[in-house]
Amino acid sequence: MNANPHAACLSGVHMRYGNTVALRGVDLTLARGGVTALLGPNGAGKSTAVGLLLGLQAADAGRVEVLGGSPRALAVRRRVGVMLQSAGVQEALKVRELLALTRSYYPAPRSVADCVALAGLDGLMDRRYGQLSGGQQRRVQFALAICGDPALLFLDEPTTGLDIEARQRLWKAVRALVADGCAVLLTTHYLEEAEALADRVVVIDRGRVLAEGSVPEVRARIGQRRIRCLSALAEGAVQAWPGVVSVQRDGAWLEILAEPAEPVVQRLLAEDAALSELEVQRAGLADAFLALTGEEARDAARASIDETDRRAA
Ligand SMILES: Nc1ncnc2c1ncn2[C@@H]1O[C@H](COP(=O)(O)OP(=O)(O)OP(=O)(O)O)[C@@H](O)[C@H]1O
Repeated sequence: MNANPHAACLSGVHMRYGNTVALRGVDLTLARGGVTALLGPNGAGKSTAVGLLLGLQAADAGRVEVLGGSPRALAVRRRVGVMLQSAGVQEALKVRELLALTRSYYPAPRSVADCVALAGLDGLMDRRYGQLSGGQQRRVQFALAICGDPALLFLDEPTTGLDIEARQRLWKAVRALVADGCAVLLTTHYLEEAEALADRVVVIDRGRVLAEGSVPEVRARIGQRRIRCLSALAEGAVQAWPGVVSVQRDGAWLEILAEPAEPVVQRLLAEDAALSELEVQRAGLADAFLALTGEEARDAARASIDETDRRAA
């Protein structure tokens, strides 16, 4: 067992494609036995960061270390599992054959029975991959990613196309792997998935880390609260109140995002005597993500990036 507490890290990594700067001094650490969710809008640099950790490309500057070595070393690659969006699986092969083939690449693969149980492949082993549904193919891809018993697992949007039961099952399997010491890097646009699985969340945008910490820590980065109540007040009127970030009507329900929440709650109660079922919650990870990567954060980041670029020129 490697004494290094980290499964992988990027330190001060810069990466550009021609004139496009994809990463601007990114630090990212993946802990053993933990799930790190890498979140960011389109073009933020997530795939680039994953590509560097997989050794698919080399950084222009900075350090990339995976399982104590280079991501390109064979001994390291044999301990890494990957489930990407574009799977490139041979469609004509049966699931049983795909699993046998992929297991053969690894020195100490997980047992077939464990792979079947963790990925939920019961009844699929003798089917050809190309004839499976999208959700079934996703489960096979998960099995292929974990069959080498990886110490580090990359999951890119793992539950896209899965029904609720299959999604819960995959989450349970990921938790079991993590409890066993596996490190997981999850990239997802489902904030609910990051909330359910991740110990740590790293939000990147325009090649920079904007926020990182546990899910509660990242949520706490914004003071917004979600207010929900049964009220007939007009959304347009509420939208104009100080502190109101957004208002949505869902039938008889009014849903308000506010910061600070207290004056908005007082005004709601003052203006609608019939108001009922009032709930106030801390904003979710999705709200925090939108606030962090929203226009204001974007403008601030852009200004600081322009300044850095000016100094570098
Ligand atoms: N091969 C490439 N050639 C040129 N530019 C690239 C290349 N790959 C990525 N980029 C650019 O680098 C930046 C970061 O892209 P990246 O694919 O890492 O983002 P991402 O966060 O994974 O986005 P998405 O959520 O859309 O997949 C973007 O501006 C993108 O256009």
